[in-house]
Amino acid sequence: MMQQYLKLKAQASSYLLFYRMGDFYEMFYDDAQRGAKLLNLTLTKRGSSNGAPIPMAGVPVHAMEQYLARLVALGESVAICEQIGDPAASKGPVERKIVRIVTPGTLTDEALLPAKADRMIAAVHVARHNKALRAGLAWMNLANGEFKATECAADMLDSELHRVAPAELVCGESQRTSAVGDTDGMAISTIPDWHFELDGARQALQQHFGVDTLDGFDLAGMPLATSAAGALLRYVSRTQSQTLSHVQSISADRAGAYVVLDPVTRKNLELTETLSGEESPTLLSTLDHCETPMGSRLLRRWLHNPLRDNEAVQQRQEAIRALLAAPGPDAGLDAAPPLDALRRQLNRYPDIERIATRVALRSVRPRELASLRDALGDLPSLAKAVRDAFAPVGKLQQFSAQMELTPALHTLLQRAIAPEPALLVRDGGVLAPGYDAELDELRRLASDNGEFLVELEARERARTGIGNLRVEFNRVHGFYIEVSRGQADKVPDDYRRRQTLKNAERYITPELKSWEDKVLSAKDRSLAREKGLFEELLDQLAPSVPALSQCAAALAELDVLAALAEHARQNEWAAPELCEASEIVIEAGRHPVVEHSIERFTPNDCELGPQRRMLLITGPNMGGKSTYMRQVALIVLLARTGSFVPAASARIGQIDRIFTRIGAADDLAGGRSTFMMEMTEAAAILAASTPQSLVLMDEIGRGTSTYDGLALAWSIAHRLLTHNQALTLFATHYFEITRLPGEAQCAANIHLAAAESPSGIVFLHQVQPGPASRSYGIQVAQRAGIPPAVIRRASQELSRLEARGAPTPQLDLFAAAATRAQGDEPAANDARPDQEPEHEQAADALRAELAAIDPDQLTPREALDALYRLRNAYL
Ligand SMILES: Nc1ncnc2c1ncn2[C@@H]1O[C@H](COP(=O)(O)OP(=O)(O)OP(=O)(O)O)[C@@H](O)[C@H]1O
Repeated sequence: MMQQYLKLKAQASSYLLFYRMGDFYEMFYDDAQRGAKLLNLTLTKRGSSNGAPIPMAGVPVHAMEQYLARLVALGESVAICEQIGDPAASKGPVERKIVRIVTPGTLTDEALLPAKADRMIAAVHVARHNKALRAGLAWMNLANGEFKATECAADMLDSELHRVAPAELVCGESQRTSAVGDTDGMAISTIPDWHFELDGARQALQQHFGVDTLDGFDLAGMPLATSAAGALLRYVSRTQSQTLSHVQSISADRAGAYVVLDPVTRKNLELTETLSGEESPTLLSTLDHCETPMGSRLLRRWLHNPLRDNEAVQQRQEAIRALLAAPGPDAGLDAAPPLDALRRQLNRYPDIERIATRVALRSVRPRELASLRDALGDLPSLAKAVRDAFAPVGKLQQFSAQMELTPALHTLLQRAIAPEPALLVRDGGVLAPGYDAELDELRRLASDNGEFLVELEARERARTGIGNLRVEFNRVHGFYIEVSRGQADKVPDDYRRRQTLKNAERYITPELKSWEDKVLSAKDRSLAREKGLFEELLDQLAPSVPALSQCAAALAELDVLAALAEHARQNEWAAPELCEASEIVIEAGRHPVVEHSIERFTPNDCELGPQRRMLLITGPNMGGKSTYMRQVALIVLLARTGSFVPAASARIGQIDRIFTRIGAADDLAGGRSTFMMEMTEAAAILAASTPQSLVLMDEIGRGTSTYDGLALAWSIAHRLLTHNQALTLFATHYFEITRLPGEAQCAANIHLAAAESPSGIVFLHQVQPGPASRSYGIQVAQRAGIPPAVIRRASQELSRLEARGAPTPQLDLFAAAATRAQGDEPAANDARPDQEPEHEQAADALRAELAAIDPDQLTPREALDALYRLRNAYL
């Protein structure tokens, strides 16, 4: 047996091998030690090898799923080896085979998958292409058959990986550490590098899709994505015992289709996870009024993939608008709004997306088919309701078409599946009576014992004259006739003793024995027949998988749109106007999540555009700066998702990326301090933001000394304004930076208002024009519970500093910078506002000044003056 084990273990390589032995899956050697530790199992021994005992640990077969779930959550992969031979017929160990490999990214079992989140598997391949370092990324959602690929510059890989957020990432052995960046939260699997070789990858894809060329899949010009897709397909195919017939196509995700969100931004905006890693309250948890798990999963995908194309977004918006429309004139007075009726109907649908996949993988459970049968019965009325209620809206019409499945499918399931089938096929009772005559007959034979036994008992009592004779059954001895010991001498000759008890004897007769054989074999045969018929049913269902997947996609999208409509209705959200210019105009905007957690949320406006690119936000701590910045970003993101937004009105233009530099968290594991993290993120923003990007910068520079921090903050703001020209919200406590709008036209100051009252500071949370007049740090500290003695001392210290002269050291610094910009020689000991060489700094200032001049608006005299001024200042 151990030889067989070792052979299979060699096939399983580094995966834990679950080796089936009767009612247990056993692990041996190192696997046993690792498994016992991870699962908290008792480590035992079995036999010995080279004189040393062989460690063994096992899990019971019936509890296997829960152990698998724990292992997969720990990032482990497991090869499952089953007995496939007949134990009675085999001489040596029963024949065994690895039937399935469970890895974190290739789960399809209902018990192992989270209902409301996808589990993707991705493969990545980084290489030089046309002299540039590029990355090919392919990903698959095995639970619904979605298969996609994309290609991007290597430095965009991080963003792309976090957009897809795979549970498992497959890469070539040589790329494990070098090419692939931040893989936080993803299990990494390596495969030989040659699996990514282009010709082989292409061949694997062509073979799977049964085509001679991949031209139809839009992968042209994406060799690295093709390599990754081929390697991924081979990897996933190996883990399943079935062909992946539900993976029917691959599509290219072209860069530029989505608003790019880097990993930090996804985290900071708390789209689907709070900063502390909780599932709620997040944007998703707030919006998720979906009635089906398919809808919840799609909504999550939408929030992580905001669209750039206005038309696609408008189609979603149009559908939401239609769902929100009042009932039609002929609906009657007490008719429920169509949206309510629709959501009530959707609530009845099971997870058809995953059921369809499990039909394809032949792992579907009988009860899933029963729920599919019931859903298919309801579908025509849902399709009709959608068609009738929302007739003119293209998208909704398309859904109703996708929901129209052939009635034959429903009829088949109705005929085949019992009204309330058993959990497992092996228990029987899954197929409906009347589906198969032979099965009905075997079932009748197997269960029709009551009458015969009563009749036999009466007959034998009469024949023997034993009044308390009984005919009974138990699992060990089968059927028997029981007679009390005192009456045993009355039994006839054809009684054969089966068992002797203390007070009774048990017998069998030839008649009872032959009847028993018939019944028991009928039971076995009926179970075998049922299993065969179930397999045949799966064959018949297989061709319907694509139609079922399409129908599931329509239901999921309808569900998401209905959930977004419901949220918009409950919270008075408005449809944003979408435009091509890169601008953001929000009137009375709210934070979609925070508005639910406090009693009275103060709405605020925001205006950013080509003429107003940067808002410098000041105000006291706790004044609402971060909330305001995040709400602007979330409104933009929601608008680009197709949702309505929490505002009285909004106009949202083209945005290519959203960047955030918010909050400070040490990346101790990554060996980066708070300040280092802050600067790394700022560097990325300076390197990549464009005039179409939205940038949120919260208190940049606070992680170092005041001089350095202020100098950096100033310089970064300046650069963003004059060079990147991104739409920027820049919150700061450095008042000196509020002078920036005086120097550059496209910046403006706003502040969050606060007032002092006798009982302390009052936060108004209202955005007002201009810079804040003071910071109220001491008052906020007082509210936070700093001891009065400390507060008194701080107030004295503040008065002393203020009495020493109004300008703070930082103001001196910028006074110097400003003077120098006007042509004075800098004093030898002047601190410099940033680290750039002086000529670059002057060039930046010149650029800013030039940008502020609109030649079309100048008179000849003003133009001449401007020229003299610039000449004096910069020569
Ligand atoms: N518009 C608003 N209306 C009502 N309450 C608000 C509003 N904005 C923020 N708040 C409340 O004020 C609290 C503080 O907000 P926020 O964290 O945005 O302040 P902040 O100015 O960024 O503070 P700090 O500078 O200390 O980071 C929030 O937790 C929220 O409860």
